[in-house]
Amino acid sequence: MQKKKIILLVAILSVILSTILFYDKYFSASGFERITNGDRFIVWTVTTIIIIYYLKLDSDPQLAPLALSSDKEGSKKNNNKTDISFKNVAGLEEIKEELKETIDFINNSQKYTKMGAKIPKGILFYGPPGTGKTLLAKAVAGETNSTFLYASGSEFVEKYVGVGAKRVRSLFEKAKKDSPSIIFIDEIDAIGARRNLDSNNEKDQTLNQLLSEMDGFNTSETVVVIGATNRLDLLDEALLRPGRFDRHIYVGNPNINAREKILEVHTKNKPLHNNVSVKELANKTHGLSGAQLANIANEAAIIAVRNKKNKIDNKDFNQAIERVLAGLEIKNPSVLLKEKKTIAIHEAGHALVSKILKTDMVQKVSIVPRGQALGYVLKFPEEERYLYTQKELMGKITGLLAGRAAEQIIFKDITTGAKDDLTKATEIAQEMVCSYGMSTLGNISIDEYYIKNNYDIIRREIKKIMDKCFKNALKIVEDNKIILFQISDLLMKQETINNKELDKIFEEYKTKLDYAT
Ligand SMILES: Nc1ncnc2c1ncn2[C@@H]1O[C@H](COP(=O)(O)OP(=O)(O)OP(=O)(O)O)[C@@H](O)[C@H]1O
Ligand SMILES: [Zn+2]
Repeated sequence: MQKKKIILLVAILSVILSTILFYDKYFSASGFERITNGDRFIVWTVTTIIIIYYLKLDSDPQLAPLALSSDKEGSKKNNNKTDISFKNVAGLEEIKEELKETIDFINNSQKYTKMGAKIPKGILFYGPPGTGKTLLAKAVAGETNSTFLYASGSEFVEKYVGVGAKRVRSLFEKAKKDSPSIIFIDEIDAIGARRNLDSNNEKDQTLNQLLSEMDGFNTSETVVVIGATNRLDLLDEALLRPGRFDRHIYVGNPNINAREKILEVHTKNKPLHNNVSVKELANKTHGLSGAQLANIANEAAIIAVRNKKNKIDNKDFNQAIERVLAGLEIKNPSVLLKEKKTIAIHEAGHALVSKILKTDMVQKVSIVPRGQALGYVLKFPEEERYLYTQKELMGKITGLLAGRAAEQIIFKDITTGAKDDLTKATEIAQEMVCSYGMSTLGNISIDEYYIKNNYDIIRREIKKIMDKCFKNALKIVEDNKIILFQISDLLMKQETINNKELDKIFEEYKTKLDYAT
């Protein structure tokens, strides 16, 4: 940066100097007789060369200052510092909470190194596009006043063929020099995909360089690498190992409260008509990402300008939402709303039964789409278990079938939403029959060959288990409809429910929770 400024200054001075000389020749009475055409020619030539060099410096990716080229948000101050903080990140409270520790590590690294603790080196954000992964990484840099270095995985392999590894090296050199630093590698799957998937020498070298850099730096330099990907499943195991990207944080689409906050952030500096309700807008934008919400706020402003209004009103927002939804080929919002209700009942069914049977510790229930799933019940990671009782396995299957059971009872119809549940439940039931000797076939283990040739017998056993569990799920849902509705109503309102809120619902309706499986 500094070098560029000096060159620019010299070029400007040269231009001024040659202009003065030009005027002197013609207008000065005494005249600078010694100044000839030759002198002027030299000054002009030098100026031109300097300007060309300066322009080249700016456009040549290898010479351009590292990590500045593709910075999305133009709000860095100087020297790769960013003024984005957690204030700019709306919603995502749990993630911010989780990142506080890392921030403390960076801000008070001595406290940790004194104790012999190593600062975590790598954090991986994964999740759908536009959910604020880049924004979060910048905010971590802003909160710690760290240098923020942006790199994108795809640019290592596309734009810089032959220099990927070299660029990784210089990226880390710069990070160490300007420590504390955050290196943000967007689309890390472009270099970090499993190595046997598609062998590409350039990519492998870049990845190897990244791995050895991450292993290399010691405790005196505070460098944290944050990677982002939409596809965690594609990444090479080596990248995820302890000491590398060992912290994985899911950044999903926002729920209704988060959407409201994001919309607030993006309409803060816009003149809104008083018929605009941000809460209402959040309600209409189920399933959209933060980036799409930001886009809606911007579109609405553009539409208002086009219609020569001096405030953005509700109509402008509705048009903007329609435009963004149409662009995404999402069905119209009223269909979305009907599906939302079905999904809420389905997920409430899972949560209700899992909790009553105490099969899994429910951490969170959500109807915000995640990957292929339209909703999900998140369970606390179980401590490592080697033994399951028959009753527990039956309970797991019952919990899996409870989504469908709830649909059946409330809507008297079933949907395709249970596809994954059925697959998982059937898998467990088959294991019970064939591996664990937990069916009427008795205490035997059945091999693949037998299964293939006698699948009818096996299927009958699987069906017996599934039917028994489904019947039980139906009964539990039927008996506890009030709680089911409590859960689904809260899901419709908040889109996500945590375990505390779930406990509260159960406590209010202290029912006898004793069912035989
Ligand atoms: N939680 C949020 N709060 C405020 N703005 C947000 C939030 N999430 C997304 N945005 C807006 O969306 C834009 C894009 O987000 P960002 O680039 O961080 O997404 P990303 O997850 O990195 O996406 P990608 O996977 O496509 O790189 C941000 O610059 C911001 O304007
Ligand atoms: Zn389900």
